[in-house]
Amino acid sequence: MTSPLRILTVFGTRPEAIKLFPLVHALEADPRFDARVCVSGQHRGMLDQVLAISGITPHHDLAVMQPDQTLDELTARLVTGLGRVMDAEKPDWVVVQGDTATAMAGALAAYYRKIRVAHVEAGLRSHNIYHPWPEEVNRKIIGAIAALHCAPTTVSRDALLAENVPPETVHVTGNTVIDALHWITAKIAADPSLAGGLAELEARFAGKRIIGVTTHRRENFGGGMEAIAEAVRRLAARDDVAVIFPVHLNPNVRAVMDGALGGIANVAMIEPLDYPHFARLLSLADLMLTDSGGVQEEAPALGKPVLVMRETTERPEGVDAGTAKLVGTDADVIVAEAERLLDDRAAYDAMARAHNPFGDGKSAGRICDLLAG
Ligand SMILES: CC(=O)N[C@@H]1[C@@H](OP(=O)(O)OP(=O)(O)OC[C@H]2O[C@@H](n3ccc(=O)[nH]c3=O)[C@H](O)[C@@H]2O)O[C@H](CO)[C@@H](O)[C@@H]1O
Repeated sequence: MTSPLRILTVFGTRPEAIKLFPLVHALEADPRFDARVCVSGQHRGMLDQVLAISGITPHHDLAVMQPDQTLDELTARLVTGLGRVMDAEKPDWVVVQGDTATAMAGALAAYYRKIRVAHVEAGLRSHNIYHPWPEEVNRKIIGAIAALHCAPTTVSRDALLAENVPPETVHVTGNTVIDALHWITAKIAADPSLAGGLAELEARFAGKRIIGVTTHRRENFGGGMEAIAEAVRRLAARDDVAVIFPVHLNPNVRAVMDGALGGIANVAMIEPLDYPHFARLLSLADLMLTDSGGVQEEAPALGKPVLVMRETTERPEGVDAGTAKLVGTDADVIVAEAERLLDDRAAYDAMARAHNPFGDGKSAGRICDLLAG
């Protein structure tokens, strides 16, 4: 028997951890592989929560974050740290996800050692290198290096083919975020206490239409955040509406929201939720207002309309399928679009019923087969 392929999965932030734990589970369960995991610790607390719930104990933890470190320092620390891990592990493949500094540095360190790179969630493009910055260039660098591109949809596959990526290396696998959502939903069904922390809010807001809000994107800092706060304040003035808003830890988000929304009875500003509680919020919400990438993919899988508070999205599939709508960061537009969904049943049903283009929950298995060749 040939020895199992050694796969080193590298990640460092909450979104990467959510989107990679289903693949790590699948690799661990598959005798074709020897699954190894390295985390960079780019998002410390939020990363560790996902590791705990998904039962993953990394073999390596670089703890790269330092106070006030520049992007240069972070990148240098990541490339050297991840390179050292690769020298020790000697993997057959390095797996990275998405577009973070960790993913880009992991791909680069692997390339320097001529180790094959598999890119999960490949081919997302906004076609603007400063929106989102620096993620758009991170993904392009990874795209130039990877030997296997796992594109979530045909749109992302086509973006890679348009960049002359060799077609035989590009495969449509679906997005592993749907695998993750199915897994956590089943886990909560087996043990509801995992997501029991919202019970008090559920009771307080019984009978109201719940709007879930998240916002954290850098390009919305400043005026965008103020407009989002204003829109939430106006929507919450309705008697039939309650807002549940896990507020990102970034002070650019927190200071604005505390000032504008503090003390409003039907706005619950709460701490960031762990993943089971966030899945619970998605299932409670009538609609989501967000600038998050992952939420644009998850909410449609549960039939929840999403209003995307950004000017552009690298996930046009949801907009094309009718499950998401780009509303930008103009308070009048956000309020008008949210009220249309609240007041026009047909408009709501059209978005809530739309088909979810991001996957069927079986992406991790497909990626394992591709890695095994
Ligand atoms: C440009 C762009 O689109 N970049 C994306 C962005 O990722 P994102 O926008 O998806 O990140 P978040 O909004 O943090 O959501 C992540 C998941 O976290 C869960 N969640 C959320 C709130 C909460 O209170 N508790 C939770 O558990 C929820 O399931 C959600 O899907 O940045 C990443 C690099 O940081 C990129 O790699 C990624 O491409």
